[in-house]
Amino acid sequence: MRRDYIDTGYSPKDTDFICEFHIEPSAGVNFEEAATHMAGESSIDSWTEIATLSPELAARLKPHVFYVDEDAQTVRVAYSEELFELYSVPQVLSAVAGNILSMKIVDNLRLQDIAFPKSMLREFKGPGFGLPGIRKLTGVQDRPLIGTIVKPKVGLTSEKHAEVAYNSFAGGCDLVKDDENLTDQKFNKFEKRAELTLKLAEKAESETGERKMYLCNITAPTCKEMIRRMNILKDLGASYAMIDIVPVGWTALQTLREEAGDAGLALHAHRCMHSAYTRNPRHGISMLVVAKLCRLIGLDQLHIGTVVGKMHGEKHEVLSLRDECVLDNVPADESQHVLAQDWGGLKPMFPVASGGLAPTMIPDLYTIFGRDVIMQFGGGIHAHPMGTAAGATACRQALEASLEGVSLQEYAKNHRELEAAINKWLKK
Ligand SMILES: O=C(COP(=O)(O)O)[C@H](O)[C@H](O)COP(=O)(O)O
Ligand SMILES: [Mg+2]
Repeated sequence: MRRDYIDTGYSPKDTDFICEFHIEPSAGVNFEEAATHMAGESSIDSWTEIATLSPELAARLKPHVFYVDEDAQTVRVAYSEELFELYSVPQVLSAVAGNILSMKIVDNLRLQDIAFPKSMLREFKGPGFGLPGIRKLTGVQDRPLIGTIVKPKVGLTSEKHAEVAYNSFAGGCDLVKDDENLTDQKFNKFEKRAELTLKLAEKAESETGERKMYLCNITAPTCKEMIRRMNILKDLGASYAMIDIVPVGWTALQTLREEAGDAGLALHAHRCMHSAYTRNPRHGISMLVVAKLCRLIGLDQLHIGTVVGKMHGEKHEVLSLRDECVLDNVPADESQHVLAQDWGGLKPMFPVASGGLAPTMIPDLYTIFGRDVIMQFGGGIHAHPMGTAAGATACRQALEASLEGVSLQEYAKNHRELEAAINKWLKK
């Protein structure tokens, strides 16, 4: 192992990849020693002095640990872009989130953030639609979008599924999506479900005069099969496809983005399984890195958390994710382990707040996220005392109240769906 990776005098070049890591050396190991092994193993080196690594090669490719803060257990490393296959997210992760997470020399190691150089941004298309394109697609320019997840998660027939979706649309939902674990099970086959649900979405469009989007889950065992399902949706006139981004993997995501571009479909990113490596704040990969890779590859909308709902995610973390989705230039924020990122013109993604939400939470959500958010309600719509359509209507009513700055209680005086929601979810 070379001993010259710690280099606090180094100032990163525009072409460098910058990574921030949280490092906890194992017992008896010096902080810089651990950082040195991490730098070497994530780039060119091995555990011992390798004769095959010439000084010239090392000088050209060696990483620079240019920031070391032992108290904060934080280092920043600049990697030469030459180390990477610029259009390959799996290759990049194999280096900066690969073996290093398994080394004995550390008790914990977490990739907190990656700042992509322009050379890498140029390789990627980013979101095809992104936030502005989704607004154009849905015709909704000045308010949050309201969505639902068909519940129960699985088990309905395709006919029943389409009916629940229709009631959601008729009641006021802009988007209806499949749940993450619904794909092509015997009781609800993909193709039949897509056909029936898209037909009823169209019916709801003609009845309401609003655009209605069905987000059908194309997650499948192979890329080939996912592409086949994507093309079925395209042929059926769908505008969206939904993907379980972590279970399918980064190679599949890059493949699907290329295909979606040709198919003209917007891509909804469900992040189930992300907590397997994002939840532990001391070890793994941050959700921020996952979000950035999604924008780079070109997902159009991504679940980021709610702050007020059922899923893990503190306000500061959720807002950092929101900023990474929507800002063109993300400023550095040391307190949140966020590196500065100029997105070089890649479109913003639409952030999705979902998980344990009820219509009565909309004022809080609007305060936290403002207008550029998709608010999704599963139980919050399908558990409404007056049924699914009323649940969706209660969400629209709560949103109208929030946009007009009127309290829910005041607005509910002549909106009975909202009143029923308040009775159920506020008056315990
Ligand atoms: O089905 C739901 C929510 O259903 P419900 O509204 O009934 O809770 C989603 O899978 C979660 O939002 C995922 O979590 P996250 O958005 O944090 O990834
Ligand atoms: Mg779900």
